[in-house]
Amino acid sequence: MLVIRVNGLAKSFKVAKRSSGLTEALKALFYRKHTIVQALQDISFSIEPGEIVGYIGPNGAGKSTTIKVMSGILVPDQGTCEIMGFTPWKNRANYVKNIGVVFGQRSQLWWDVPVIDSFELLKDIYKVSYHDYQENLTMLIDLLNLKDIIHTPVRQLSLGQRMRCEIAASLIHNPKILFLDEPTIGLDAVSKIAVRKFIQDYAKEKKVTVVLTTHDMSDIEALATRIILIGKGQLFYDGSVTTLRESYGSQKILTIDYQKSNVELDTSLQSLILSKTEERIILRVDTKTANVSKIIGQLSSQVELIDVSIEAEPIEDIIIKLYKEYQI
Ligand SMILES: Nc1ncnc2c1ncn2[C@@H]1O[C@H](COP(=O)(O)OP(=O)(O)OP(=O)(O)O)[C@@H](O)[C@H]1O
Repeated sequence: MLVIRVNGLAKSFKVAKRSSGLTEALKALFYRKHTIVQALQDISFSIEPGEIVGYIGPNGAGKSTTIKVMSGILVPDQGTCEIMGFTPWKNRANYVKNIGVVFGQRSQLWWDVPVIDSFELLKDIYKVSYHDYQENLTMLIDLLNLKDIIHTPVRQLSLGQRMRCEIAASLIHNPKILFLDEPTIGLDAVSKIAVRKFIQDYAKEKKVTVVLTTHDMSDIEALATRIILIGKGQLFYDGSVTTLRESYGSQKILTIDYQKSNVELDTSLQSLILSKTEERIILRVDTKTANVSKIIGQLSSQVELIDVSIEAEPIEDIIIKLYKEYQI
């Protein structure tokens, strides 16, 4: 069963072209030139219930435009989009009861009123029963640690506090699908981890389907099981994180601690070195061309090993490879 089916989606924007200088500005009063920006061209994918999909791509790739189409805010020029049996931009009032949306760059809360008032308004807008609202609110306050801030006006909150409230607001009506557009943008490390943990636990507990756009690959690493990569409005990669790692992540980061030594490493290892001190060496090893255990053996014959750790290649590096491969 599929909850989201997107097929052949295309969306362009007409943008007024403005040249600099007074004469050009005067001319523009009578004759305005336009250019067409093709934000999406022929995007297709489908998503199963409970999946957490990282929808990624460089700046201007078309991620937010896709989320806006899927939320029913934008109408595409071409293509179809079916989400839980709805076409998002038709019958919007009924459709939005099924989705929660967070735009990290924009607030959906009323700026001058205490957070709890915004929650109550959303409860009325989505026609949530008093009982369901109370139950859900208690859980969200607890999980997102909102107790001390819900009576504060939104404009007085820090970005991290506001983001936790934004996420709670998007879930007041218990939606089955959650669209998160850069939910951790601008947050400090501790807040990012708190937000990620919440999303992970909540999605699992409530079996919510999540589409997440982010430039922070740690978000992807922590949350996504599948990646859809777009660039210049086109889809380039769609697959599980495991498959992506198997296909592109052959490199391992090998960290070796040893008794203080000024040893010169074999020349065969020199090119693998990322950093080296008298007590630690970090190597990047491509498992397609080199053997990790052989390297450890080689080193152990030269120095006295204390500790060895092998880490998978960071997802960020794999994504950079994809960006390069597809030239996006
Ligand atoms: N309302 C709009 N009017 C004109 N052009 C737009 C509009 N919205 C988006 N675009 C253009 O469409 C393209 C895709 O934009 P979009 O915001 O979807 O990208 P994105 O992948 O979310 O980028 P970012 O990572 O920078 O947020 C860009 O070239 C952008 O300038």
